[in-house]
Amino acid sequence: MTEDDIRAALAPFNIANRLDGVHVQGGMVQVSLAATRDEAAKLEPLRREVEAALRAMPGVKSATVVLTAHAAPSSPPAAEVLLPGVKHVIAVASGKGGVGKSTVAVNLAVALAQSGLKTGLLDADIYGPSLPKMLGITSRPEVRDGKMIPLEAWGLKVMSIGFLVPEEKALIWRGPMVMGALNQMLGQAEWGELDVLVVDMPPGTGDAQLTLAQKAKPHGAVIVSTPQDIALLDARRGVQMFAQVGVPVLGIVENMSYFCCPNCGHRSEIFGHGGARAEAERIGVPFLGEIPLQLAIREAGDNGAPVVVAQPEGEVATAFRNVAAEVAQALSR
Ligand SMILES: Nc1ncnc2c1ncn2[C@@H]1O[C@H](COP(=O)(O)OP(=O)(O)OP(=O)(O)O)[C@@H](O)[C@H]1O
Repeated sequence: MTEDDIRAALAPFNIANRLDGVHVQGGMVQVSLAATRDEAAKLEPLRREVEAALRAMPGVKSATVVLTAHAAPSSPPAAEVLLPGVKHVIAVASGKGGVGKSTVAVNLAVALAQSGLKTGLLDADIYGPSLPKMLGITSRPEVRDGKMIPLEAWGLKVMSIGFLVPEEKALIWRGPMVMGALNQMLGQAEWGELDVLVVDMPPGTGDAQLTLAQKAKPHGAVIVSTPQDIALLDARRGVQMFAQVGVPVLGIVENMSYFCCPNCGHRSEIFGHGGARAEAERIGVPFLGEIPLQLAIREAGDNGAPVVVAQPEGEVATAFRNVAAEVAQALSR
Protein backbone atom coordinates (compact mmCIF):
# COMPACT_ATOMS: atom_id res chain seq x y z
CA MET A 1 0.00 0.00 0.00
CA THR A 2 1.69 3.18 -1.16
CA GLU A 3 0.85 6.84 -1.39
CA ASP A 4 0.24 6.40 -5.13
CA ASP A 5 -2.30 3.64 -4.44
CA ILE A 6 -4.18 6.00 -2.15
CA ARG A 7 -4.01 8.88 -4.62
CA ALA A 8 -5.29 6.55 -7.33
CA ALA A 9 -8.16 5.40 -5.10
CA LEU A 10 -9.08 9.04 -4.50
CA ALA A 11 -9.22 9.85 -8.21
CA PRO A 12 -12.93 9.04 -8.65
CA PHE A 13 -13.79 11.65 -6.01
CA ASN A 14 -12.34 14.41 -8.15
CA ILE A 15 -10.71 16.15 -5.20
CA ALA A 16 -7.21 16.61 -6.63
CA ASN A 17 -7.45 20.38 -6.10
CA ARG A 18 -8.15 19.87 -2.39
CA LEU A 19 -5.58 17.18 -1.69
CA ASP A 20 -3.33 18.67 0.93
CA GLY A 21 -1.44 15.58 2.03
CA VAL A 22 -1.40 11.80 1.91
CA HIS A 23 0.51 9.83 4.48
CA VAL A 24 0.77 6.04 4.47
CA GLN A 25 2.59 3.85 6.92
CA GLY A 26 2.13 0.18 7.70
CA GLY A 27 -1.41 0.11 6.33
CA MET A 28 -2.40 3.27 8.22
CA VAL A 29 -3.56 6.12 6.05
CA GLN A 30 -4.15 9.78 6.66
CA VAL A 31 -5.44 12.12 4.01
CA SER A 32 -5.80 15.88 4.45
CA LEU A 33 -8.24 17.85 2.35
CA ALA A 34 -7.98 21.63 2.15
CA ALA A 35 -11.14 23.51 2.98
CA THR A 36 -11.98 26.95 4.28
CA ARG A 37 -13.78 27.11 7.62
CA ASP A 38 -16.98 28.04 5.82
CA GLU A 39 -16.78 24.98 3.59
CA ALA A 40 -16.12 22.50 6.37
CA ALA A 41 -19.75 21.66 7.17
CA LYS A 42 -20.67 21.33 3.50
CA LEU A 43 -17.73 18.98 2.87
CA GLU A 44 -18.37 16.73 5.86
CA PRO A 45 -20.47 14.14 3.90
CA LEU A 46 -17.74 13.94 1.24
CA ARG A 47 -15.08 13.56 3.95
CA ARG A 48 -16.97 10.65 5.45
CA GLU A 49 -17.55 9.05 2.04
CA VAL A 50 -13.84 9.23 1.17
CA GLU A 51 -12.89 7.86 4.56
CA ALA A 52 -15.26 4.90 4.19
CA ALA A 53 -13.89 4.15 0.71
CA LEU A 54 -10.31 4.16 1.99
CA ARG A 55 -11.19 1.95 4.96
CA ALA A 56 -12.73 -0.58 2.57
CA MET A 57 -9.53 -0.88 0.55
CA PRO A 58 -7.66 -4.17 0.93
CA GLY A 59 -4.46 -3.64 2.91
CA VAL A 60 -5.74 -0.56 4.75
CA LYS A 61 -5.80 -1.09 8.53
CA SER A 62 -7.05 2.36 9.41
CA ALA A 63 -7.89 5.50 7.48
CA THR A 64 -8.59 9.03 8.56
CA VAL A 65 -9.58 11.90 6.34
CA VAL A 66 -9.21 15.35 7.83
CA LEU A 67 -10.33 18.72 6.56
CA THR A 68 -7.49 21.18 7.02
CA ALA A 69 -8.98 24.55 7.70
CA HIS A 70 -7.20 26.85 5.35
CA ALA A 71 -7.96 28.15 1.89
CA ALA A 72 -8.08 25.56 -0.87
CA PRO A 73 -5.09 26.02 -3.16
CA SER A 74 -5.92 28.23 -6.09
CA SER A 75 -3.58 26.40 -8.47
CA PRO A 76 -5.31 24.19 -11.07
CA PRO A 77 -6.00 20.55 -10.14
CA ALA A 78 -3.01 18.26 -10.57
CA ALA A 79 -4.59 16.50 -13.55
CA GLU A 80 -4.59 19.70 -15.56
CA VAL A 81 -0.81 19.99 -15.43
CA LEU A 82 -0.07 16.30 -15.94
CA LEU A 83 0.83 16.83 -19.60
CA PRO A 84 2.36 20.30 -19.77
CA GLY A 85 3.86 19.99 -23.28
CA VAL A 86 0.81 18.42 -24.90
CA LYS A 87 -1.47 20.81 -26.78
CA HIS A 88 -4.41 18.47 -27.34
CA VAL A 89 -5.47 15.15 -25.87
CA ILE A 90 -7.97 13.03 -27.81
CA ALA A 91 -9.64 10.01 -26.26
CA VAL A 92 -10.62 7.18 -28.60
CA ALA A 93 -13.36 5.22 -26.91
CA SER A 94 -16.04 2.65 -27.53
CA GLY A 95 -19.03 1.63 -25.48
CA LYS A 96 -18.22 -2.05 -25.98
CA GLY A 97 -15.17 -4.19 -26.71
CA GLY A 98 -14.05 -5.62 -30.00
CA VAL A 99 -15.43 -2.92 -32.31
CA GLY A 100 -11.97 -1.89 -33.55
CA LYS A 101 -11.26 0.99 -31.17
CA SER A 102 -7.52 0.25 -30.96
CA THR A 103 -7.30 -0.20 -34.73
CA VAL A 104 -8.91 3.22 -35.19
CA ALA A 105 -6.73 4.81 -32.48
CA VAL A 106 -3.52 3.53 -34.10
CA ASN A 107 -4.43 4.50 -37.65
CA LEU A 108 -5.84 7.87 -36.58
CA ALA A 109 -2.63 8.64 -34.65
CA VAL A 110 -0.36 7.61 -37.53
CA ALA A 111 -2.50 9.60 -39.99
CA LEU A 112 -2.23 12.67 -37.73
CA ALA A 113 1.56 12.20 -37.59
CA GLN A 114 1.65 11.79 -41.37
CA SER A 115 -0.17 15.13 -41.66
CA GLY A 116 2.76 16.80 -39.88
CA LEU A 117 1.45 16.97 -36.32
CA LYS A 118 3.75 15.86 -33.51
CA THR A 119 1.70 12.96 -32.22
CA GLY A 120 1.80 10.60 -29.28
CA LEU A 121 -0.25 7.50 -28.59
CA LEU A 122 -1.07 6.29 -25.10
CA ASP A 123 -2.47 2.79 -24.77
CA ALA A 124 -4.64 2.97 -21.68
CA ASP A 125 -6.64 -0.16 -22.50
CA ILE A 126 -6.24 -1.99 -19.22
CA TYR A 127 -8.31 -4.93 -20.45
CA GLY A 128 -6.03 -5.81 -23.33
CA PRO A 129 -3.22 -3.44 -24.25
CA SER A 130 -2.75 -4.29 -27.91
CA LEU A 131 -0.93 -1.25 -29.30
CA PRO A 132 2.67 -2.52 -28.91
CA LYS A 133 1.76 -5.49 -31.11
CA MET A 134 -0.15 -3.39 -33.63
CA LEU A 135 2.85 -1.06 -33.93
CA GLY A 136 5.47 -3.82 -33.97
CA ILE A 137 7.09 -2.66 -30.72
CA THR A 138 8.94 -5.35 -28.82
CA SER A 139 11.25 -3.30 -26.57
CA ARG A 140 10.46 -1.56 -23.30
CA PRO A 141 10.84 2.15 -22.50
CA GLU A 142 14.05 3.38 -20.87
CA VAL A 143 13.92 5.34 -17.65
CA ARG A 144 16.02 8.51 -17.54
CA ASP A 145 16.12 10.82 -14.52
CA GLY A 146 13.12 8.98 -13.11
CA LYS A 147 11.04 9.54 -16.26
CA MET A 148 10.00 6.91 -18.78
CA ILE A 149 10.96 7.71 -22.35
CA PRO A 150 8.12 6.81 -24.75
CA LEU A 151 9.14 4.48 -27.57
CA GLU A 152 8.99 5.64 -31.17
CA ALA A 153 7.13 3.86 -33.96
CA TRP A 154 5.76 5.09 -37.28
CA GLY A 155 6.40 8.71 -36.32
CA LEU A 156 4.59 8.37 -33.00
CA LYS A 157 5.75 8.52 -29.41
CA VAL A 158 4.15 5.54 -27.73
CA MET A 159 3.47 4.44 -24.18
CA SER A 160 1.39 1.42 -23.25
CA ILE A 161 0.14 -0.11 -20.08
CA GLY A 162 1.43 -3.27 -21.77
CA PHE A 163 4.99 -1.97 -21.16
CA LEU A 164 4.37 -1.92 -17.42
CA VAL A 165 2.52 -5.17 -16.95
CA PRO A 166 2.42 -8.43 -18.92
CA GLU A 167 -0.68 -8.43 -21.15
CA GLU A 168 -2.22 -11.46 -19.44
CA LYS A 169 -1.94 -9.78 -16.03
CA ALA A 170 -3.49 -6.40 -16.83
CA LEU A 171 -6.98 -7.73 -16.25
CA ILE A 172 -6.34 -8.95 -12.75
CA TRP A 173 -4.68 -5.76 -11.52
CA ARG A 174 -6.57 -4.03 -8.80
CA GLY A 175 -8.12 -0.67 -9.61
CA PRO A 176 -5.65 1.45 -7.64
CA MET A 177 -2.66 -0.27 -9.26
CA VAL A 178 -4.06 0.32 -12.71
CA MET A 179 -4.71 3.96 -11.92
CA GLY A 180 -1.18 4.20 -10.53
CA ALA A 181 0.25 2.89 -13.80
CA LEU A 182 -1.92 5.26 -15.83
CA ASN A 183 -0.82 8.16 -13.64
CA GLN A 184 2.77 7.14 -14.30
CA MET A 185 2.23 7.19 -18.06
CA LEU A 186 0.38 10.49 -17.97
CA GLY A 187 2.51 12.34 -15.47
CA GLN A 188 5.88 10.66 -15.38
CA ALA A 189 6.61 9.90 -19.01
CA GLU A 190 8.78 12.26 -21.01
CA TRP A 191 6.25 13.10 -23.72
CA GLY A 192 8.01 16.36 -24.58
CA GLU A 193 6.21 18.77 -26.91
CA LEU A 194 3.27 17.20 -28.71
CA ASP A 195 0.51 18.68 -30.86
CA VAL A 196 -1.77 15.74 -30.13
CA LEU A 197 -1.81 12.83 -27.74
CA VAL A 198 -4.25 10.09 -28.76
CA VAL A 199 -5.41 7.98 -25.82
CA ASP A 200 -6.76 4.49 -26.55
CA MET A 201 -9.29 4.17 -23.74
CA PRO A 202 -10.44 0.91 -22.18
CA PRO A 203 -13.73 -0.19 -23.79
CA GLY A 204 -16.90 0.47 -21.84
CA THR A 205 -18.32 3.19 -19.67
CA GLY A 206 -17.55 2.04 -16.13
CA ASP A 207 -15.68 3.69 -13.27
CA ALA A 208 -12.21 3.09 -14.73
CA GLN A 209 -13.19 4.82 -17.97
CA LEU A 210 -14.83 7.71 -16.15
CA THR A 211 -11.84 8.25 -13.89
CA LEU A 212 -9.46 8.10 -16.82
CA ALA A 213 -11.60 10.56 -18.76
CA GLN A 214 -11.34 12.93 -15.81
CA LYS A 215 -7.61 12.38 -15.32
CA ALA A 216 -6.43 12.67 -18.89
CA LYS A 217 -8.61 15.76 -19.42
CA PRO A 218 -9.17 15.11 -23.14
CA HIS A 219 -10.05 18.08 -25.32
CA GLY A 220 -12.32 15.80 -27.28
CA ALA A 221 -13.40 12.21 -27.75
CA VAL A 222 -13.80 10.04 -30.82
CA ILE A 223 -16.32 7.23 -30.40
CA VAL A 224 -15.89 4.04 -32.42
CA SER A 225 -18.87 1.83 -33.15
CA THR A 226 -19.94 -0.84 -35.61
CA PRO A 227 -23.25 -0.22 -37.40
CA GLN A 228 -24.96 -2.81 -35.21
CA ASP A 229 -27.78 -1.73 -32.89
CA ILE A 230 -26.23 -3.11 -29.76
CA ALA A 231 -22.90 -1.42 -30.41
CA LEU A 232 -24.71 1.84 -31.10
CA LEU A 233 -26.57 1.65 -27.81
CA ASP A 234 -23.20 1.32 -26.09
CA ALA A 235 -21.76 4.15 -28.17
CA ARG A 236 -24.62 6.34 -26.93
CA ARG A 237 -23.56 5.53 -23.36
CA GLY A 238 -20.01 6.56 -24.30
CA VAL A 239 -21.26 9.91 -25.56
CA GLN A 240 -23.18 10.38 -22.31
CA MET A 241 -20.12 9.49 -20.23
CA PHE A 242 -18.01 12.17 -21.92
CA ALA A 243 -20.83 14.70 -21.56
CA GLN A 244 -20.86 13.92 -17.84
CA VAL A 245 -17.21 14.98 -17.50
CA GLY A 246 -17.54 17.94 -19.88
CA VAL A 247 -15.54 16.45 -22.77
CA PRO A 248 -16.92 17.31 -26.22
CA VAL A 249 -17.45 14.39 -28.59
CA LEU A 250 -15.61 15.20 -31.82
CA GLY A 251 -17.58 12.55 -33.66
CA ILE A 252 -18.41 8.91 -34.29
CA VAL A 253 -16.50 6.57 -36.61
CA GLU A 254 -18.34 3.59 -38.10
CA ASN A 255 -15.93 0.66 -38.22
CA MET A 256 -16.62 -2.62 -40.05
CA SER A 257 -19.08 -0.57 -42.06
CA TYR A 258 -19.22 -2.93 -45.04
CA PHE A 259 -17.23 -5.72 -46.68
CA CYS A 260 -16.23 -5.94 -50.34
CA CYS A 261 -15.31 -9.43 -51.50
CA PRO A 262 -11.72 -9.26 -52.83
CA ASN A 263 -12.58 -11.84 -55.49
CA CYS A 264 -15.88 -10.68 -56.98
CA GLY A 265 -16.18 -7.17 -55.50
CA HIS A 266 -19.64 -7.95 -54.07
CA ARG A 267 -20.46 -5.64 -51.18
CA SER A 268 -21.98 -7.17 -48.01
CA GLU A 269 -23.15 -5.19 -45.02
CA ILE A 270 -22.32 -7.76 -42.39
CA PHE A 271 -23.22 -5.71 -39.30
CA GLY A 272 -25.72 -3.50 -41.13
CA HIS A 273 -24.66 -0.14 -42.49
CA GLY A 274 -25.16 3.54 -41.80
CA GLY A 275 -26.27 3.10 -38.18
CA ALA A 276 -23.44 5.23 -36.77
CA ARG A 277 -24.15 8.08 -39.20
CA ALA A 278 -27.84 8.03 -38.23
CA GLU A 279 -26.92 7.89 -34.54
CA ALA A 280 -24.49 10.80 -34.90
CA GLU A 281 -27.22 12.85 -36.57
CA ARG A 282 -29.72 11.87 -33.90
CA ILE A 283 -27.54 13.03 -31.04
CA GLY A 284 -26.09 15.99 -32.91
CA VAL A 285 -22.39 15.07 -33.14
CA PRO A 286 -20.31 14.93 -36.34
CA PHE A 287 -20.07 11.68 -38.30
CA LEU A 288 -16.38 11.14 -39.01
CA GLY A 289 -16.46 8.38 -41.59
CA GLU A 290 -16.83 4.73 -42.52
CA ILE A 291 -14.07 2.14 -42.31
CA PRO A 292 -14.76 -1.09 -44.19
CA LEU A 293 -14.16 -4.58 -42.85
CA GLN A 294 -11.04 -5.60 -44.71
CA LEU A 295 -8.52 -8.39 -44.43
CA ALA A 296 -5.69 -5.89 -44.95
CA ILE A 297 -6.65 -4.01 -41.78
CA ARG A 298 -6.49 -7.11 -39.62
CA GLU A 299 -3.27 -8.32 -41.29
CA ALA A 300 -1.63 -4.92 -40.92
CA GLY A 301 -2.54 -4.85 -37.24
CA ASP A 302 -1.15 -8.33 -36.68
CA ASN A 303 2.03 -7.55 -38.61
CA GLY A 304 2.86 -4.42 -36.61
CA ALA A 305 2.52 -1.96 -39.50
CA PRO A 306 -0.81 -0.08 -39.45
CA VAL A 307 -2.73 -0.08 -42.71
CA VAL A 308 -2.13 3.67 -43.26
CA VAL A 309 1.56 2.74 -43.47
CA ALA A 310 1.22 -0.67 -45.10
CA GLN A 311 -1.16 0.50 -47.87
CA PRO A 312 -0.96 4.30 -47.80
CA GLU A 313 -2.68 4.70 -51.18
CA GLY A 314 -5.57 2.34 -50.43
CA GLU A 315 -9.24 3.13 -49.80
CA VAL A 316 -8.89 2.41 -46.08
CA ALA A 317 -5.87 4.68 -45.59
CA THR A 318 -7.82 7.45 -47.33
CA ALA A 319 -10.77 6.88 -45.02
CA PHE A 320 -8.49 7.09 -41.95
CA ARG A 321 -6.80 10.22 -43.30
CA ASN A 322 -10.22 11.83 -43.74
CA VAL A 323 -11.09 11.01 -40.13
CA ALA A 324 -7.74 12.50 -39.04
CA ALA A 325 -8.40 15.66 -41.05
CA GLU A 326 -11.85 16.06 -39.46
CA VAL A 327 -10.35 15.58 -36.01
CA ALA A 328 -7.50 18.03 -36.64
CA GLN A 329 -10.01 20.58 -37.91
CA ALA A 330 -12.26 20.12 -34.89
CA LEU A 331 -9.29 20.65 -32.59
CA SER A 332 -8.18 23.79 -34.38
CA ARG A 333 -11.68 25.21 -33.82
N1 LIG B 1 -12.17 -2.64 -40.17
C1 LIG B 1 -11.60 -3.78 -39.83
N2 LIG B 1 -11.38 -4.76 -40.76
C2 LIG B 1 -10.80 -5.93 -40.40
N3 LIG B 1 -10.40 -6.24 -39.17
C3 LIG B 1 -10.58 -5.31 -38.22
C4 LIG B 1 -11.18 -4.04 -38.49
N4 LIG B 1 -11.20 -3.32 -37.32
C5 LIG B 1 -10.64 -4.11 -36.38
N5 LIG B 1 -10.28 -5.30 -36.90
C6 LIG B 1 -9.68 -6.44 -36.22
O1 LIG B 1 -10.57 -6.81 -35.16
C7 LIG B 1 -9.84 -7.18 -33.99
C8 LIG B 1 -10.27 -6.29 -32.83
O2 LIG B 1 -9.87 -4.95 -33.13
P1 LIG B 1 -9.34 -3.95 -32.03
O3 LIG B 1 -8.36 -4.63 -31.12
O4 LIG B 1 -8.94 -2.73 -32.71
O5 LIG B 1 -10.71 -3.73 -31.25
P2 LIG B 1 -10.96 -3.02 -29.86
O6 LIG B 1 -12.32 -2.44 -29.96
O7 LIG B 1 -9.85 -2.12 -29.51
O8 LIG B 1 -10.94 -4.26 -28.92
P3 LIG B 1 -10.83 -4.28 -27.33
O9 LIG B 1 -12.19 -3.95 -26.87
O10 LIG B 1 -10.45 -5.69 -27.05
O11 LIG B 1 -9.81 -3.29 -26.93
C9 LIG B 1 -8.37 -7.04 -34.35
O12 LIG B 1 -7.90 -8.30 -34.76
C10 LIG B 1 -8.36 -6.10 -35.55
O13 LIG B 1 -7.27 -6.31 -36.42
